[in-house]
Amino acid sequence: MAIIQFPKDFLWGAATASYQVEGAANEDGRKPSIWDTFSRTPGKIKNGDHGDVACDSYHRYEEDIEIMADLGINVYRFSVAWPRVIPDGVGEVNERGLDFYRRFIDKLLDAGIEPILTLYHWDLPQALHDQGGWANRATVDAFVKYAEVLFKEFDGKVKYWLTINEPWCVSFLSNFIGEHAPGNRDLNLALQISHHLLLAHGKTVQRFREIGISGKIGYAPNVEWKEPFSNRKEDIEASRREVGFLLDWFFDPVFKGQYPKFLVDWFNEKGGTFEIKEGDMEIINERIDFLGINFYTGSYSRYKKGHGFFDSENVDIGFAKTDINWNIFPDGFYKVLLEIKNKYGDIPIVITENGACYNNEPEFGRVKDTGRIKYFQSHLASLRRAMDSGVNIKGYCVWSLLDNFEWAHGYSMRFGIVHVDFRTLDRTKKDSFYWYKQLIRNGWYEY
Ligand SMILES: N=NNCCOCCOc1ccc(-c2cn(C[C@@H]3NC[C@@H](O)[C@H]3O)nn2)cc1
Repeated sequence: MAIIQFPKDFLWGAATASYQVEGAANEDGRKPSIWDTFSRTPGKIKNGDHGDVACDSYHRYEEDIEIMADLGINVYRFSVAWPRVIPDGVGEVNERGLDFYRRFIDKLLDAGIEPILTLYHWDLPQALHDQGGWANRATVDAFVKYAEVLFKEFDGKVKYWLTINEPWCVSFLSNFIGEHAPGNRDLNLALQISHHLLLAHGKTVQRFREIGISGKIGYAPNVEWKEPFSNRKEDIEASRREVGFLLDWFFDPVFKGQYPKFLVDWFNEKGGTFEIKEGDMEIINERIDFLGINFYTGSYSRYKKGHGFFDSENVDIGFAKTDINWNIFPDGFYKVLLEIKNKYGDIPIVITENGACYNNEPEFGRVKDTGRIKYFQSHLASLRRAMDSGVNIKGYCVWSLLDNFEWAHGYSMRFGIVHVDFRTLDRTKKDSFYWYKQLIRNGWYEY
């Protein structure tokens, strides 16, 4: 057994997102988002689930913050619902919506917990989508104006800001693969949206600096690791394309001011094009203060001509899997973090999401989610290994504090360290909650 130890000033947190936990979908002036619409589209969400009630965190936030205080976290990552603050996407601010976040943030600070505020975690106001959504370049400026409302409201209270959560999911998963809202399957649309998201990110960071907001700002891309199945050139290149789809495409513009040529060429060969206006790349290349990283899984990958979008296929070498059927690949966590350091330098990193789906139910008031504890043990050991290899990791947020609405899976897939009974909304701290609480208190664990 080894002792895995973390620095005394390490940021220990948990994460959620507005549409996944808040509920109160039609209360206090909130208007529909694209996820309200998508959830109501037959066949899109498991069991026809939706976020009308979710975990009811809109009303139960004080109880949730008590749970956080008991856990002992020093940061809490959440997102603000744009359709609660500016219900039409542009124009009038909804004071009742803003007031919820005032109360919420003050309660967090009273509990000694620093907010990590995500400006966009997928709940685009439907009214903006009706005008073209992220495919419409005007949405970029609408986002900057929305962000400015929150910057000015919470300057001095919020120290950590994230612009866009998982731009790959917002662009390609939602508009090319089609699994998430709004469910399009159009390569050119997805490419243009990926560019507008990055532009919105860059413009928002510039505005943050122009108006002199205190604190630090970044974004939170999701990454996966794809290990080449062999050292054949074609397998290495196929794996690189798969990794680059999530990594290089969303990191090169921010850190290098250009899109990765090998992927631009690949998209072009498939007929994929999008418009970049003069000055866009300089805006996107605006320096960020820290980088959020969301990691869950990966696989081995090899070349297979004509297969999939990248002439590649995943090879199942027998990984253990979580209940959502994702590979458990802690070495992949280490490898992708080293790749980020080697390609993009010494940017301070906060793991803004890492966790596992296990659907254990309470038995006599206890949830024995041993699989989730093992997942945390293996992935935090990889994180420590990456830190020992020079990766500048400043903190870690588990996904998620609560079981919640897991998008296309609805409530059928549970990622929380706290169980939620979605009939009664009762919360039950799982064994993994107590394991994490002990880790935070000690700063180390045995593995
Ligand atoms: N990679 N290529 N895939 C090609 C085939 O795609 C099929 C489906 O793909 C994906 C990829 C990634 C995800 C995903 C989900 N979460 C969990 C949420 N993160 C933000 C927070 O809200 C959590 O709920 N993170 N990532 C889902 C589906």
